[in-house]
Amino acid sequence: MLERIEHRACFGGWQDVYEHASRALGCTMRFGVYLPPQAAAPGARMPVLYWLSGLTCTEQNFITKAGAQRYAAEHGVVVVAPDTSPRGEHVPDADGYDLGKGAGFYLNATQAPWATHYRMHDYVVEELPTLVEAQFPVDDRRAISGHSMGGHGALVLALRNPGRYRSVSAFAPIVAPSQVPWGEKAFTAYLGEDRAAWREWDACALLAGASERLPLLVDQGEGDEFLDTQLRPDLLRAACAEAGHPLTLRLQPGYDHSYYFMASFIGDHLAHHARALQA
Ligand SMILES: N[C@@H](CCC(=O)N[C@@H](CSC=O)C(=O)NCC(=O)O)C(=O)O
Repeated sequence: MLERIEHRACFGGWQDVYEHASRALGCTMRFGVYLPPQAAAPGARMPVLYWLSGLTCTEQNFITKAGAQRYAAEHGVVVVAPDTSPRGEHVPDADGYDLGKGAGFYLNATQAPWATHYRMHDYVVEELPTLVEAQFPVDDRRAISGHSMGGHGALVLALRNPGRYRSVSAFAPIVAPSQVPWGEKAFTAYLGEDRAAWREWDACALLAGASERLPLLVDQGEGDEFLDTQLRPDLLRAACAEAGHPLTLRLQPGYDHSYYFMASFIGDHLAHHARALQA
């Protein structure tokens, strides 16, 4: 059962928010859907870009701050923006913004008390697309992108699911969560102490064995407050070089970690995905 809870005209199309009961997560979830003007044509079947937001975000941050709708309308791409974790009173949480609600890390947790609800990989890769493809005028052409924790999600979900996405990009992604404080804290809680299990959810670790070489587009602000501690694009550059994986890493002078940065380059990312989705 899908309930529309927001419906706003936007660049000739519609920015909507839906609520539904998620089986994968065992809770009620919300996601944003931008339907470009082309989606209203009889018989239309549009491609979809899945956007994964970062720590502390809900479905609202991207749809209200990134300005992506203008470019989605221009290129005829539907944009789906889910929440970043399971939600609800019955869902476990933790102190701090970087674990628990708002910090699902797009993985399937294996440890108590997280394992029951924290299954964002299965939600984003399977349950949500199945729902979207049944309920909206879209087909199975999919792309994925995200920011920070969501950039980690985009890279890992694309690497773990060859053939599922036609393109991938990221803004300021956490590229090696096994090696930085945000990731070490989350992976210890969600996956346990055995670091071997972490490799399955770490983009830099997955690159060596990837069976699909989908080119990566990554934008990173040089003025990002998390650049050297949490993000480490140098590790992504090295892992891609080692694996022979195509990478366009654009270091953007002066830009920080905020949505001002993403709004400045989101048009380039929509164009990148539109080329792959419409090829
Ligand atoms: N201490 C900050 C950290 C939260 C933060 O910066 N969140 C980013 C994503 S960081 C990596 O995933 C974000 O997107 N924030 C939302 C926004 O609209 O900017 C804090 O608690 O604010």
